[in-house]
Amino acid sequence: MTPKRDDRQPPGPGPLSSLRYLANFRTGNMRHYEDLFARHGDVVRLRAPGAEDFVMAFHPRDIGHVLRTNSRNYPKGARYHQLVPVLGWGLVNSEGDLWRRQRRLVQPQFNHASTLAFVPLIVSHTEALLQRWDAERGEFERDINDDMLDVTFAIAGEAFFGAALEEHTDTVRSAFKYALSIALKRMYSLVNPPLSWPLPSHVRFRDAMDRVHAVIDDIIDGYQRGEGDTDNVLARLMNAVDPETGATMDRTQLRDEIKTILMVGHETSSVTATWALYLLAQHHDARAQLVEEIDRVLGGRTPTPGDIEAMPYLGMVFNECLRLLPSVPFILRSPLADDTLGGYPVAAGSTIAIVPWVTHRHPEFWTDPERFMPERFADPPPRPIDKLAFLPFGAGQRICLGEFMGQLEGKIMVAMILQRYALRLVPGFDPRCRGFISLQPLNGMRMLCRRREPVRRASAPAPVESASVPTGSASDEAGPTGSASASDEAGPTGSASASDEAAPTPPQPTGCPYSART
Ligand code: HEM
Repeated sequence: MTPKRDDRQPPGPGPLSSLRYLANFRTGNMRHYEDLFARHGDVVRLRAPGAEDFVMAFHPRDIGHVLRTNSRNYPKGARYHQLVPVLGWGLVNSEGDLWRRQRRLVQPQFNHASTLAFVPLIVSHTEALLQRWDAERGEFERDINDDMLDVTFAIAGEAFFGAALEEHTDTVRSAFKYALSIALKRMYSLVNPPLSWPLPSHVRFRDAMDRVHAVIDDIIDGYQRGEGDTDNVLARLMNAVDPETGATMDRTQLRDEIKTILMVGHETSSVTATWALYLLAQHHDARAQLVEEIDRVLGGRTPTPGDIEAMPYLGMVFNECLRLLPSVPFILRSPLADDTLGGYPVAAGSTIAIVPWVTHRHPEFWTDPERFMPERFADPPPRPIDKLAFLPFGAGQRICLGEFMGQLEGKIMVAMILQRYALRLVPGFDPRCRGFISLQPLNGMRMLCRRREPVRRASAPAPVESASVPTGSASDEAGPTGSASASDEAGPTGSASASDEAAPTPPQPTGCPYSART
């Protein structure tokens, strides 16, 4: 007798092959996930002896079940808990009542109005980078990934701590980098020795976190003594009162939240801008169209909040970059109780992996999915976009808190860079795109930069009142306050054909070079 579908386990490779896949995941090569989808379909199970089931859900229907309709059954689970020794029980790791209370307290700092107040900061730190570039001569090489990380860390540092973090930037960045590298290894390992064991790497890990905590505690102590400029997120969080309970945050919680937003906030925005510049360096028509829009809207001046909405093609390009190279390539959950996904049983305690990289290429939802085609996100789109087929910021209650900030930062950085510079990849350079917590260019992003002719035409800033940066992603909901960000990208692509390209133009690739190469 043919078994009913829900009597069967989800399809997937046998135990030995599963082990091989699980081991390969540690390399971050996204090709393995594409391969599993191609071989086994929308729900795939890896079962390795001694490990919990690892089930991948690629179809928007099942993603909606996990992140929205049955989200109470799907907390983040043990793999994310490897991040707790670094980030503590901040928003990324907390669950239940603690998460709800914290989201209520932190979310107002990142609503549209609060985020728009960061625009001058974003502009001034990007300008500082460009002035460093301006000191170079002719065409010069940069690691754009390093540059973007510098800028987004400086923005986050100043937005969240005011001037207080500046002198500790190197200490905090290097300590965080080391601690996260250890947490990441543990996240992908099948067996982990307790961090309390005195292994050399564990001792270094604890030293690193002690250094981060000492800096944050010092800054908080200073604020409590009434010292320093308090027009920043940390100072506001110190005084934030939960409207439902009247509670404020204790020191540990405050430290955990600020570590969390500092860490996730700067890294994701930075890789988003890096990959956008990478894709634009290879898709010359799109870049020319974007440069034309930037020159037309900004002329030679720096962007204001209203300008971002006045550049619809920039929004479309960003969405297409996030579709092909999603900065957060995985979303993990773990069911509390047995459930079914796509008609197959999934066991309590398994790991469920949502993989935007694969869903963003699902042929049922995307035409010619490997092609870089910003026009997919035109308004109206040539083909309706299923909200959960595009989820660079997640979906459901745990949707990204900083979606608007990440978009705004990335768009302003990219617009200011392209306004002044033409970029191309160092010939033959392969950044090695790898997916861990974020999508990393493992070799950095070596690019050649050349100053463009300045655009002299002045243009009036677009009105601030109209500013919003809708994304067109699954972001039609947010946290417990219900203050969701907006939904759809706007505007026609405009007719454009800009001129001023750098260096000789190689033929335009027809698709994302990544799935072919990883
Ligand atoms: C383009 C940049 C960004 C991308 C692509 C991105 C992506 C994401 C994704 C996919 C999630 C959901 C993870 C999950 O459900 O497990 C998330 C959560 C989160 N993001 Fe972002 N993010 C970006 C920028 C930012 C920024 C700038 C901040 C902070 C200012 C931020 C703070 C957070 C926080 C706190 C969470 C956890 C929310 C919760 O669980 O309540 N993100 N982000």
